[in-house]
Amino acid sequence: MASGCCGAKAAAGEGMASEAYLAGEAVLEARELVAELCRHFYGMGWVTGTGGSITVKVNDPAVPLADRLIVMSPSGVQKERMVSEDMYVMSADGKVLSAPVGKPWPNKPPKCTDCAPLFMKSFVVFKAYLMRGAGAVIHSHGMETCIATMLNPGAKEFRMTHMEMIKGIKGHGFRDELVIPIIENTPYEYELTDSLSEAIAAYPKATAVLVRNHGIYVWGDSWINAKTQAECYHYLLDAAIRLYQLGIDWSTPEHGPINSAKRLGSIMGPGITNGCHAAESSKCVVLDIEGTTTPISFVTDVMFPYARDNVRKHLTSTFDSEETKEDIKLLRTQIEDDLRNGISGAVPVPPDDASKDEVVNALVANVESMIKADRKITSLKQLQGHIWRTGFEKKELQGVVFEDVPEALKKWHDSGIKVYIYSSGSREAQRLLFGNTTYGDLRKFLCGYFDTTTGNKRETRSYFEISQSLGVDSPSQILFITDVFQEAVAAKNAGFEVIISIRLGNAPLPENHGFRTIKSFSEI
Ligand SMILES: CSCCC(=O)C(=O)COP(=O)(O)O
Ligand SMILES: [Mg+2]
Ligand SMILES: [Zn+2]
Repeated sequence: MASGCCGAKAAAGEGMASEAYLAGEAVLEARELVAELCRHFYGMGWVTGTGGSITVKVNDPAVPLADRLIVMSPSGVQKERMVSEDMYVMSADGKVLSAPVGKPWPNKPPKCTDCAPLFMKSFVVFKAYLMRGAGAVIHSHGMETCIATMLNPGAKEFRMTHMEMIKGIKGHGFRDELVIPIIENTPYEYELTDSLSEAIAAYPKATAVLVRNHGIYVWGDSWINAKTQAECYHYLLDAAIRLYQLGIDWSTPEHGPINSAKRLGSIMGPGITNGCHAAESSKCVVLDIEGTTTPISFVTDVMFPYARDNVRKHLTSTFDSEETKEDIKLLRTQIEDDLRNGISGAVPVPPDDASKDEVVNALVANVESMIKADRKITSLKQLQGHIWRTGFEKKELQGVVFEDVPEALKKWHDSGIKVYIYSSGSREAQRLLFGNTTYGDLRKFLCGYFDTTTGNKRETRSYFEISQSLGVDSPSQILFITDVFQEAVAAKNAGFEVIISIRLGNAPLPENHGFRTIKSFSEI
């Protein structure tokens, strides 16, 4: 074995390792080992098409692991033809100490990574060396490591339990749950560095990170541990793909059948290991706003007064616009209906040829009484939305949501559960509210919006309409959350899963209403 003094020096960043050390037995052994592993892993399908990489620390017991040199396979070359001279040798902090000599055309010039030398220090595998004290890192493009990340495109984790091969993963027994973080792919490998570091930090038990549509990084304290674990990971990911095809759930101890609702939501994803959480067994979540995502007081004490106080100004200043003409037409029809039905507060609106002031006066009187009565009618909601638009644009309004809402929206979104809004507020108003909250723009977590143009929220057929639009196999795959008992009943009668939201300021519920209740989305 070569002496460690020069290796230690080089690794400590004091300068280049001596020629003698670089040409010594320890480095040569590591070079030969990486070349052999390249050829072997090529046969396994892990590094075909020049993809993947293998790095190991030089085995020199005289040098502390953290200071040892690293031997790295070149990037973008045929791994099955690797020989020891093809390897890079690097210091522990990522300086290239020895590079392979290029081969004649048509060979491509060797590359250390797909990143510029400037970035070498932050090259993705160094994170495992620096953060986990690894002795070797294997980066595989094995097909199973790629496809397993595609079973649920929204999942941030792969989870599995009760498989013998889990025992091959450091710190895991047969009954333990294996959790592999999944990060999103990037055009260049060095761009993975930050998300890989975050995943390594967030999952202290992990010895691997999956990269979606790409592959896996596996590390161990020695090349043997890294290789053994890589074999187990490939086996387990392959098993998951086959179990998926067979409809068998690998994420639960009993490995029962995957039910179709669970396929997307539960098999993979953050914290998703069983069906006890309603949102996780649902494909879609539909949320009411007032009393559910947002305090009733914000709607009644801020938004409604804003609309009431600005209705005259809005109608007067936009009277001749197409949008307002449409709003007035809708209001006229509603008011005529209200007058026929003897609705209190309804007053006749003079015909179109009356003066603008007369028409506006009558409309304002009707709108004020509609707002006072909290009518959930399209004509009012449409107009309110247009008035609020000005308020949001002028920053006189800012959307308010309960503090647990942004986190839950993100969690559902990230785990592939689609989230929609169904509110009496117009779709435009919904988008304004969620686009301008005190937590920023939350629309990125939302897949769509439904309002009273789909139907009244207390009518079952509105929920049938929504389930048709969402394209689910069954309405039971939709979880609806609302504060209003009648809405809960209507959704339940359409076959939805329903939870009632209890927030400060909400109206009391009937006794023995029979619905599950929550005080925060964090309970879901
Ligand atoms: C889009 S914010 C305004 C909310 C609103 O106008 C309203 O009537 C709230 O009704 P919800 O169905 O969300 O309870
Ligand atoms: Mg509500
Ligand atoms: Zn790769």
